[in-house]
Amino acid sequence: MELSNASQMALQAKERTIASLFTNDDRAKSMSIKAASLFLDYSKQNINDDELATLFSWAKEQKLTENITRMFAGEKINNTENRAVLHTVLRAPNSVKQTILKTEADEVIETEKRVEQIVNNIRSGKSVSAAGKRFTDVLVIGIGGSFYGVKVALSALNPFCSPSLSVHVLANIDGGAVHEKLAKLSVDTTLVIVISKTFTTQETMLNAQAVKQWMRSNANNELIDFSELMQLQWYAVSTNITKATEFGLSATNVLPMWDWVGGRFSLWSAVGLPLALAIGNNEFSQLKNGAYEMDQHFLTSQFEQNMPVIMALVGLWNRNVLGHSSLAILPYDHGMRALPGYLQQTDMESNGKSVNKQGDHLSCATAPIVFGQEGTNSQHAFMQLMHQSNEIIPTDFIVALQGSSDLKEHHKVLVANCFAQSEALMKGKTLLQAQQELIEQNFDKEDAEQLAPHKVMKGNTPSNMLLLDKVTPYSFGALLALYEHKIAVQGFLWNINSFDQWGVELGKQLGQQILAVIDGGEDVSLSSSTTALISQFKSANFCK
Ligand SMILES: O=P(O)(O)OC[C@H]1O[C@H](O)[C@H](O)[C@@H](O)[C@@H]1O
Repeated sequence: MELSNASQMALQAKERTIASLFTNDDRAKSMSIKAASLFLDYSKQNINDDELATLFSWAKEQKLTENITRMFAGEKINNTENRAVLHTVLRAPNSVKQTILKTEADEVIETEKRVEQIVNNIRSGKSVSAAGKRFTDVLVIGIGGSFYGVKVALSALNPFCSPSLSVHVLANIDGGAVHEKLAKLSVDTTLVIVISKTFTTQETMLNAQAVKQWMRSNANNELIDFSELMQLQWYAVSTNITKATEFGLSATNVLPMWDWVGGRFSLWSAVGLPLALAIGNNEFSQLKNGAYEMDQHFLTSQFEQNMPVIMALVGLWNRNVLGHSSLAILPYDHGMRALPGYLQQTDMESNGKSVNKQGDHLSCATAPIVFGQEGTNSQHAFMQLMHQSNEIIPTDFIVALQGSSDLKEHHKVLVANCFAQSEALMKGKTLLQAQQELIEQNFDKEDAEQLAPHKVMKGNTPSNMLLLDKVTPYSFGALLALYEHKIAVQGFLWNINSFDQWGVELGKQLGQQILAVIDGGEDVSLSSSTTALISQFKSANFCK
């Protein structure tokens, strides 16, 4: 990021307090914005109007509008994989699909209809298992982008999920996870959906094999033909029909994916099938409608009134001008507890890069370290560091005005805590205030002076406050699209490719190499540390 006067602006910003920027009541009003049922207050950021204006004009100079337009139009902006980035088209009306995708639109529309039909058939009991029973459970197998979207939406939209069809997600390659899931399930009432764009991902394939084996061993083999069971009880979402059919899936049960939909942006495709099964077709459409409205807001609004652009620029300001390396995501919402994990992938896998699109080394920092947890749990854990360490950690607070349960008192306390934390992070507590407080609590002057430094809170921590009226499929769809676009804008401005993820490859490759050594091979290229660890593992497992 090359802002000509960045260091001077940083100096100025670091010398002031955020609270001092509130010179009149207008700040909260002018630094807040509504879009697609969401409300963003960014007035507690350490930025003033002039600095924001500088960022807006800088973004214009960097051809941000052109980049956004190119993405929506389907240009191959993922240059290292020569792919378009068109998850937005999946939530657009059919006429837009036809304009952008041309002949491919037919397959996309047809797939949407297939999803709806499967959802209707399963939820109505028209489609039953090989044992003739109604499905009570869906087991989803997938990882990374083929997991986080489904997981976060299932949890956030839990009040909308059918009580008679439970959806479970299996991602990690850990026998413990497999046993934990399968212990709750019965072969006769479980539908399986394997989600894997490539259908080669090691974790997903091994988990799918284990589940298939479990079904084979536990089905009533005298009465049930296993290939019929696969036909009735297994679906997949993948670009790789060949691999899926080799695995044993019927080709008609493999719903397509397209190379122009990145895994971490794929919830809007047939990858959303498990979610649609849980919440129903109408609610799944609402999720897409909310995202579409955010897309339209993003595409058509001036930068000064554009929620994703504002969030992106404020994020760049924090990261590159003020030098803050992290971003805390704090949803004050039990349903949204999976959001920090989801955004870790969306943000860090997209923008965790250090070369630009041309392959030249970048001199500036890119994606922040994203972490978080649901409030108020985070207040009783890492927020101590946010209040009193030397680290300044910009924060996104997310909360719904109306709670999803009937426990109104709980919601009042939850919201009060959320607002209180944003205020406390901004204002902090000075030494003088701490001393004063202690004296008011009847400490004598000397004790008050000794204790006071321990009670100082640095304050000046910038935060966004994102409000949803209520967590609904519509507002949650808008929220996910908001973050998708914020991250894309940051990638455009850093001139990086946010849509590839080569960084995961080396670990996968070495994983295969190490597996070969565990299985008896030799590899002199491994470090002595790793070689010794492998020996330890082998003696614990194979030398008893
Ligand atoms: O959908 P799959 O092909 O199984 O890939 C699953 C995941 O694999 C890797 O971890 C990639 O980094 C992710 O972006 C991808 O979503």
